[in-house]
Amino acid sequence: MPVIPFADRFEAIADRRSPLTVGIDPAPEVLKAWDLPYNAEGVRVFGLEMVEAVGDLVGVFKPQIAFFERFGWQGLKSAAEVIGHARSADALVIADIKRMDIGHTIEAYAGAWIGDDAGTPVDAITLGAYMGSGSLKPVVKRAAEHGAGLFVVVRSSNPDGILLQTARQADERTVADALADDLTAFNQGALGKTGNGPCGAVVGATLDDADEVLERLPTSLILAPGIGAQGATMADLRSRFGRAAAKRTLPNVSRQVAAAGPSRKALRETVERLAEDAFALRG
Ligand SMILES: O=C(O)c1cc(=O)[nH]c(=O)n1[C@@H]1O[C@H](COP(=O)(O)O)[C@@H](O)[C@H]1O
Repeated sequence: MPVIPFADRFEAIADRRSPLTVGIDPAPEVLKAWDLPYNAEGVRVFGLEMVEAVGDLVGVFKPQIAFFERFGWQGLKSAAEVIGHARSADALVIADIKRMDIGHTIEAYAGAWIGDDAGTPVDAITLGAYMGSGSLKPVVKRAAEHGAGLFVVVRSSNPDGILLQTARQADERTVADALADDLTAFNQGALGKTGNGPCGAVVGATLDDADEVLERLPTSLILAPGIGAQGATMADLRSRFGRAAAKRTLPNVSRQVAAAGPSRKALRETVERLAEDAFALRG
């Protein structure tokens, strides 16, 4: 079977459904509100219910693996089941793992999630770059070979990230700008039909100075968390990111969606509304 790059698969599902990325974040307070136990079974039921309720409306799910890993191997087994269920609903899955490390170690992380022989195959993963963008090369290679997507944190949605990410290097570029340039260079050899490559970036929807870094990411999909619980709105994305970047953006909403549950009807209404707003970003 030919490998279809993540960016092309995203384009197709975003057109058919919406670019909205629904986070599956079974945090303790969320499970409590859903009257579910805070254990591996609770996170399993929460994830499966989310997919059952809105799986046909959503183009992308982003399970936050931390909330599953919290319960050891049983939690990870639950994550694998939820991921399988989401993929069988024809949605793409981004495993939010935010890993980073050197050569053969990051290669093992990549092997855990990317490719048909992966421990838990998904469509994309999130990464950190504090060990240098060069340390990500083995994952970039594996992602390109298997048509997977990568979302590297470039400008995070939390205020704590600003000092580090906007620090200036000796060449006057900010750390975030330099990382963005590297991701664009990594994408060069592997652009899909859409013109986008495997290296996407995380840029928070909460930022009002994101435009400069986005200009340096012309071939990247942008994962934008921060909508809802962190204060940003879908409309902010259009004004803050600009038209060109907004078209390539996956707006992520986690707690705001979960807060509508466990009623399937309320979940669907919330997701339908958000999906419509997210779809408008493509216009
Ligand atoms: O990589 C991420 O998804 C991420 C990056 C970032 O800068 N900020 C951020 O909030 N996230 C994740 O996005 C989700 C946001 O959740 P809500 O604030 O509930 O919508 C969580 O799973 C976070 O871990």
